[in-house]
Amino acid sequence: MLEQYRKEIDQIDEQLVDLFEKRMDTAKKVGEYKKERGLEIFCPDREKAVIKKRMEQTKNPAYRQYTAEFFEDIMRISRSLQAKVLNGAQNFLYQPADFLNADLKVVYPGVVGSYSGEALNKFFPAVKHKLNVNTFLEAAKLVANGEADFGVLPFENNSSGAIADTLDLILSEHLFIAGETYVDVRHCLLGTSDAEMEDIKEIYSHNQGFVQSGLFLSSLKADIKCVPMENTALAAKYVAECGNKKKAAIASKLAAESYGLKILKENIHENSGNTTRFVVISNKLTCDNNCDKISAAFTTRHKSGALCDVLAVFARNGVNLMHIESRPLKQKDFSYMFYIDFEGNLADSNVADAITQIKETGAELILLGNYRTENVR
Ligand SMILES: O=C(O)C(=O)C[C@]1(C(=O)O)C=C[C@@H](O)C=C1
Repeated sequence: MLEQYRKEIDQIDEQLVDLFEKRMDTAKKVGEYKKERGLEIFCPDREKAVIKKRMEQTKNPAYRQYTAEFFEDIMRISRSLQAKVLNGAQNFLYQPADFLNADLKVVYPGVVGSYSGEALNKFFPAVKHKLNVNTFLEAAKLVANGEADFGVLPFENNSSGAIADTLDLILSEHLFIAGETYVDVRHCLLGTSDAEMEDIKEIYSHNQGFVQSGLFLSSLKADIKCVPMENTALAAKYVAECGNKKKAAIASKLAAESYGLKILKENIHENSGNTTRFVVISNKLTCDNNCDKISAAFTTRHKSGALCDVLAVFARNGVNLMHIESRPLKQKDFSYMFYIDFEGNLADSNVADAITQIKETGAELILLGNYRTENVR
């Protein structure tokens, strides 16, 4: 009996494929027509009308919803073919990033001994012009207005997660990610040369230093005050300048050496492999053949399944999604945008298709960069 049913299904499928091919040929022609006239591929009103008509045609009411799903899928496939037609003419002519030029000006937040400074030295070992500023915002502004060619900012940490300020600045200053590098973050408690652990009443650091050293801090006496500063090395510098043995900083060994501070306790971070990913920011979208990681941000339409539609595009096109993060949209209460990292190069056809198809779902996508992955370890 099963054999018989399968024979029947095979015969129906044979007819379906003939009709499917015919439909695809026509959809391709529509794609060419739209390309010539610069028309949008996605036509939601037409799709709604197609689905409505075909649901009405469906005799068995129990199948109507399936008819709708069937045509949703068919038209998604049809849009994908049309996107290929369009992308054939599209050239991703991004400039390669020039990291080797010794005359580059690169900015980092903090002072000598900051982890951002370490990241800069790792990514740009030969660069002569290093600018340092107090805040992430100042660094981002210098890159945005072209006074610095690149900037180096912390982006995420493997214990405390995303460093939201950097992502928000990349978006608000219309910057791009041109590279990444990872730095081992080994926090120490630093005091003046005459200080002992029991003298400490105030600890200065960047908020990340406190978060990443949470267990150590909770083991200390309750009356110790934690004072956030713009940067860990700035905190070390401040403690050295005050010369007060009651004050300590959470910062690196390099900061201790740079400001003549004593290491009161080494390795106070919770995660023994504490690592921060830094991004190299630029005011241009750059790309070359070696770039294999893409960062982007998107917002979806407010309807059920909208996020799922975007994520399905990655699966359908065989694009590996490596990271997703949501951030509140400042201009709209309790609305979110999603930050993503995925594998690929902007010149890859599956990546180009995925980008087009994401836009077709109604999502707004901003490309934030295509760069070379650095292996963490
Ligand atoms: O009618 C169109 O404009 C088409 O491009 C064809 C088609 C379809 O496959 O039926 C594909 C994409 C559009 O979103 C709507 C319909």
